[in-house]
Amino acid sequence: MALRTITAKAAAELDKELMSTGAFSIDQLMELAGLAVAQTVYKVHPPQSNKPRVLIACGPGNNGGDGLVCARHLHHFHYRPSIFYPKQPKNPLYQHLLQQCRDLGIPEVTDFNQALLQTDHIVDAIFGFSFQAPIRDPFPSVLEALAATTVPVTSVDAPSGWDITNGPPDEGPVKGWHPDYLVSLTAPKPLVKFFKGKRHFVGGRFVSPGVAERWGVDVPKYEGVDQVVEVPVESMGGERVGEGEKGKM
Ligand SMILES: NC(=O)C1=CN([C@@H]2O[C@H](COP(=O)(O)OP(=O)(O)OC[C@H]3O[C@@H](n4cnc5c(N)ncnc54)[C@H](O)[C@@H]3O)[C@@H](O)[C@H]2O)[C@H](O)CC1
Ligand SMILES: [K+]
Repeated sequence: MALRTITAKAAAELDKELMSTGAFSIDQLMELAGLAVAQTVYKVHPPQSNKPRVLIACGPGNNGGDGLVCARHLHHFHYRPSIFYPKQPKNPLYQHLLQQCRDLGIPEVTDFNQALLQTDHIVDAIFGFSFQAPIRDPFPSVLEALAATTVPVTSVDAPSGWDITNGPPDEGPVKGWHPDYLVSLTAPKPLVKFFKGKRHFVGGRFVSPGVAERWGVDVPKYEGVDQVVEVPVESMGGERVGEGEKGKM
């Protein structure tokens, strides 16, 4: 299934439309986004008799918020999540999500390098579609460690540190790095045409047919209760397929 991509600017505008005329709240969208990420982890790294440890690296924006929601769901899905959240904004939205995790006893870690040695899977919820290079402190060393680890990584919406349009940078901490798994939210961003990881999923089961048509995005065929649909990594084929007028923004 070839899916059309959406630029960072259009994705932000689409979000605004969902939260205005679409009548969604940010909490709702984030809940569904984070649930989609947790389901992706379940698909690529299912819990067995053990409870896999999952380190969730959260950034200061909504991508990090998706990570906090994901952590809570992973706890309920029989994982052992822990949270690395070095920049915690005072925004009540994130504070509430963090409190919900604390109430479940989900630990917070401060030494990222140490935490990488004690996990079975990593969720990269550091930066999403609003990332703009260059990477500012404290994230250069965090991304460098993330790119160097051999532990499997699932990236939320974008591999953190990648340019949303042009993909992997030619220099810096994430040079040459590809996460193993990627969950694109609402619609894949242009960077997916460079993604050479193992598996790619699309989530964000809140896009109405009208929104999809107006913005030139595809709603994938969700099955049953699934919040994500797997799409072949090669489906992007190195080209953008039929971007709608708004989707090109
Ligand atoms: N409809 C949807 O698809 C939804 C997606 N969601 C998720 O939201 C992010 C986009 O969130 P946003 O808050 O706009 O931005 P980010 O999280 O990507 O990052 C902003 C955050 O990061 C800081 N920052 C940016 N660049 C740098 C840098 N070079 N160095 C350091 N820090 C940087 C910036 O200052 C901000 O604090 C999307 O990708 C999805 O994951 C929503 O959850 C729901 C709907
Ligand atoms: K990310």
